[in-house]
Order: sequence, then C-alpha cells, then structure tokens
Amino acid sequence: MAATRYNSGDLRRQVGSPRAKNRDTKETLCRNVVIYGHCRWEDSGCTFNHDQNKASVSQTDLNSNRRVFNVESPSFTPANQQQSAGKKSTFSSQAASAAPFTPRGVGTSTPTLQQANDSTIFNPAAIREFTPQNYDVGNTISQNGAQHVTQDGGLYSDPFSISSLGQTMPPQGQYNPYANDPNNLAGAGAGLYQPAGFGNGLVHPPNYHLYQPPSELYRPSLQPYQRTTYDFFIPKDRRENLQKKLFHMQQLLPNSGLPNLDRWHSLFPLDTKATRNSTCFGYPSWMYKAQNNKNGRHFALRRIEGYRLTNEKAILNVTKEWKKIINANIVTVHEAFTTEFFGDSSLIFVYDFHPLSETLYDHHFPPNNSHNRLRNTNKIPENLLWSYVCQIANALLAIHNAKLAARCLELSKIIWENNRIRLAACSILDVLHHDSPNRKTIEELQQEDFVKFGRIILALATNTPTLNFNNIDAALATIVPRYSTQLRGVLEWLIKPSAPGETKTVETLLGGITTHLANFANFVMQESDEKEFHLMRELENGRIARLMFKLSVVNERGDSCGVHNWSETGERLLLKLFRDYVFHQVDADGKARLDTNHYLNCLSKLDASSEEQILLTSRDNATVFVVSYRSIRQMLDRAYGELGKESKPSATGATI
Ligand SMILES: Nc1ncnc2c1ncn2[C@@H]1O[C@H](COP(=O)(O)OP(=O)(O)OP(=O)(O)O)[C@@H](O)[C@H]1O
Repeated sequence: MAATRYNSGDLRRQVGSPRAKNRDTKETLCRNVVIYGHCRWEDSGCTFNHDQNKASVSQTDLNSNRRVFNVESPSFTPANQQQSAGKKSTFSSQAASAAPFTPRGVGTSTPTLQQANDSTIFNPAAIREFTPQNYDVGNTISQNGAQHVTQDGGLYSDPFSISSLGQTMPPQGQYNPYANDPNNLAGAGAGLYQPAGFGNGLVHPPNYHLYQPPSELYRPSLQPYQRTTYDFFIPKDRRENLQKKLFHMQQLLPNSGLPNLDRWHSLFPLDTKATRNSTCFGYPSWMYKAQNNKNGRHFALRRIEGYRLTNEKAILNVTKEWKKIINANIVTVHEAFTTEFFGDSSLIFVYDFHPLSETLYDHHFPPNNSHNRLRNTNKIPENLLWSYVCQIANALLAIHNAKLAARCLELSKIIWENNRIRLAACSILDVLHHDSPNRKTIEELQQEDFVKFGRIILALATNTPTLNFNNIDAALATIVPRYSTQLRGVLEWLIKPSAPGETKTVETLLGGITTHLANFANFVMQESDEKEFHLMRELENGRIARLMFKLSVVNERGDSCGVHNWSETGERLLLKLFRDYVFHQVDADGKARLDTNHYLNCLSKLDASSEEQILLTSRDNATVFVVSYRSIRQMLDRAYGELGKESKPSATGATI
C-alpha cells in the first residue's frame, strides 16, 4: 500500500511532496505549506506552488469555472426569487424579531404563488381575538378560507408543509391541541379555539412521520447481528409521544385575549368544551396552562370565576397542608391566589401541568361527532379497572393520612395520561367551603370519599356517566358476569354505608386487594425496566452528540487563536480528515456511502479513546495518515481547549 505510516508522535514529520499528477502542479498549493506553513523541499525540486496568495487566487479561478456545489458554496438562493423581490434574498437581523409565520386559509385549495410584498406580511389586526363563547365556526372559516399564504412564497412545494396539510383537514374542523390525531380536528373543544387554528397563532405540531421508519411491514429480514437505523434510537411511538408532550408544553396562542397575571404569562386555554358547568365547585371553572415569570416552568391554573374571597386565611391554611402532599396519583397543588385581571374577582389554584392529559370522563366517554356523549359500548378490561382502583387508593392513602379529604372525586376531575391517573382538583372545595356554617367533619368527608370512589369505578364498569345513576343496586347487579365477584364486592364495600360503629379506612381496602396491588406493582416495575433500557440507549446518543458538538466547533473554523485558517493547520487538519473519514466516505464509484452504523461506531470509538488505528486520507488522495482514535481524541480535546482559553464563558455557563 502506498500509505505513509507514522506513529502518532511523528505526525509533525514532513511528507515528501506527492508525485505530480496530470494537472499542472504549479497551480496546486503544496500540502506541506498547508499543514506546516512551509516546505523543506521548496528550493530542492518540489514542483508544487508555495505561494499561498497565488494558490487562493488560482483556486478561486478554478471554482468560478466549476459548476459543482460544495460545502463552501454560498447558500442556495433561487434565481426567480431574486428577480421578483428585486434585491438579495437574505435574512436581515430584523427577521429574528419578525412575527411568527401565520398561514391563513388552512383547509382550502392548493396554495398559490403570491407576491412577497403583500400577501405574506403578517397582519395582527386581521386576527380575531380569542372568543370562547358564541363562536360561529362556519362563518369565520369561510372568511379566512379564501386567503392563502405560503411559508416560502410558493417557491417550492413541500409535501409536509402546513398549507398542504390543510388540504387534508376537514373543512368544518377546528384545531384541538388535545386531539390525539391532529388530522381528526373536528373533535371536542371546537368552540374554544380559533377557526382553522394553525392559521391564527397556534404553532403547528412537528412532522412526527419524518422520524418514522418508512414501513414496519416491509422491514427487510435481517441477520440477528444486523440493525436498522431506527434500532439505535428510542421507539417511534415513545419519541412521538414525548415530542407531542414537549409541543403541548410550549404551545402558545398569541391572540387569545387572555390577560397576563402578576407572576404568570402566556396563558393557554386547556378546556375542551365551550360550555361551563358549575356542578363541581358551585362556580364556573376554567383551566389554563401558564408560564411562571420567575422560573419559566409551566403550570396548570384552575380559575374559579366570580368567587370573592372573604377570609385570606382560607387560602393560607388550606394550601399549606395540600402543598405537603407529593403523590404519584395526585396533581401537586402549589398555591392559590385571587386576581381581578380577568375582569371579575377570580380565585386561581396553581397545579403541576401534565401535558397531553385528558379527563377520565373524556377518555372513557368520548363525544361523538354531534357532540353528544354516547354510551361507551366497549367493555373496559378488568385489569385496567383494578389499576384505577389501586391508583385512587394510593392517592386516598396519602390524603387521608394527612388528615385531609379528597372531596372532589369525579370522572371529570381526574386526569388520565397513558393509563396513569391523577386527582386534579384537590384543595379547591376546602378553600371554597372554609367558612361554611354546615361544614362537615374531616371524618365524614373521608367516608364520603369512599362512596365517590366506588361510584367512579361503577360508572366505568357499567359504561354509565356517574350522574345517570338512579338505582345503584341495579347497577351493581349488572357487574357480574361482566366482571369478577371480587370487583363487585369491592364496589359494594365502597358505595354502601358501613355497618354501625365501623369506619372505612384505606388500609382495610388495600388489605382486600393485595393481589391486584402486587400485579400493578409488577406492571409498573416492568415498564420502568423498559424505560431504563431506552434511557441507556439515549445515554450513548447523548455522549455522541457532545462529541459532535466539539468536532463541529473545531472543524471549518477560520482564523482563530491568532492563527490564519486555524482549523486547516497543524493537527487540526487531521480532525478535518477524520470528519471526512466518518461522514464523507464514498464507494468504489465515488458515490456517497451512507451508513449510520459506521458513524456511530467511529464516534463511539473516539469517545472511548480506542487504540484502534485508522487510515485518514486527504481529499486528493495525495497524503495518508495512520492514526489511532486515542490520538484523534487528544487532538480534539487540545483543539477545543485552545478555543476555550480564548473565549469568554457563555451566558448560561453551559459547557460540553
Ligand atoms: N394539571 C393539569 N395538567 C394538564 N391538563 C390538565 C390539568 N388539569 C386539568 N387538565 C385538563 O384541562 C382540561 C379541562 O379540565 P376540567 O377539569 O375543566 O374538565 P372539564 O371536562 O372541562 O370539566 P367541567 O365540565 O367540569 O368543566 C381537561 O382536558 C383536562 O385534561
């Protein structure tokens, strides 16, 4: 092999100038000048060019004659765009503060090419304020439906673009951020959101399918040791679910008309129904997601509309006790305060925000298209009902042990997310009824919790929303044979009054359902094992991401640390050749070789500083180095450290 072999310590030894090839060597800059700044053989026969200035000029000439795009090519600017705009199409610094892209007319015909000057200008005035009540869906859609705005002025057709997605949307539908399927937009919550929601400030969800394997069905049959790209990352469903959660966490509705509160901003409505019912608290209530001014975290705010607080101690006493309860099946309460920012006197409760949650009621009694809730004809599996029993029992154990009562135990006040349920409205009734003359004792309220608990499970087991219960005995009679006698026994114990002198306790309940508790604990632990498995894989990917950051910081950097063309000189050139070795490999025909396994393999070895040696070749094949991963790793750390010495710490203080 023609390779020149060196120990890593010999790397600074100059290589003899490569043999002249077909082209005129006088035009080609000598590699020794590139690497070491000078060439020993300049005056003793080296035929290459030693004048850097001349080389760069001739290189430019060469490039101007070539019509090939390479990494140094200026960014692509479509010719017709320049013509129509009449000026260079680059982003100015003002673009950073430009209003977000707001497509109008989603759900209508194919987007048309528009003049950048008029139609693509963001016009906040054209956007209607957030008006939850009496909202006329049809009218507004037809008004906005006539307008078309394309993100790129129609210069290219992106099959995943918002405008093309709009064509697949039902014409009468509205964007419901809580719909699992964004294409099925005509679901609940229509009245609460802007028409054609994407177009009025709601940010469109990411294109999850871009991360999906092309097809699971036609997966090639692989040997046990072979992998597809997707085997290296977390499963697509999990990734999509996590991305949706992040998206919901960050979702904004700029023209919602909702106020900023003292310490809260970016309020986003969570309610999926326009109609308010006051049955639960005696006052209408609203749910919002909001961001805290101080720490930037997202919280769920429940607003009790039109409530005038008379005794401030009510809030202080109650929240002090509830804040202490941290439980996997209870939404943590943080604080409560009053406000007049909504134009009335409202009482606000602050809870943890759990993205993608829906109420247990909405989950098991979903509305049909005409917004009537049908009896759910599917039987809920018994093990799922037992899992609910275990989870609510767990929540009640924590609450009753703290000498409190859940009180607000209803299907619509329990949130559900992937079969995990949480009591979502704790502490509210304690504040509202704090000074009520007919206040019940805590023991009485705890006994009532058991009855409400039983009614929730009975409603689910009989597919009947709680309020429709006329005859509890008849409902209990239908449980068997659909479910086991043990489930019926537990429901009877919960709902029916206890024998005189006997008090129900959560401990008694737990003692009667130990098998189901063990099953549930087993299931939870298996799930946790699976999550840890995926986490370990992501840990590997995290290490590789950090290496990539470092490599990217060093590669292609121009003048730095007082050295002209820093990343091309000295040992940094080897880092560039390493980058080529990992990512720019070609096959025998000169075609790009794409192999994720190769990327991951090389980067993992680099991370582990493997002693394995690899062959790095310059792009013109004129020079070859044999070097170990360990040496490359040391060079990378040195180069990165060198940059670190001359740079100031970043504002966030984050380092790789
Ligand atoms: N802590 C929370 N985190 C995230 N979402 C929540 C939280 N609490 C409630 N939600 C969501 O807010 C929405 C509205 O909740 P709410 O309790 O008002 O239900 P509802 O069905 O509107 O009940 P009602 O008919 O009594 O008003 C529901 O989709 C629910 O899942």
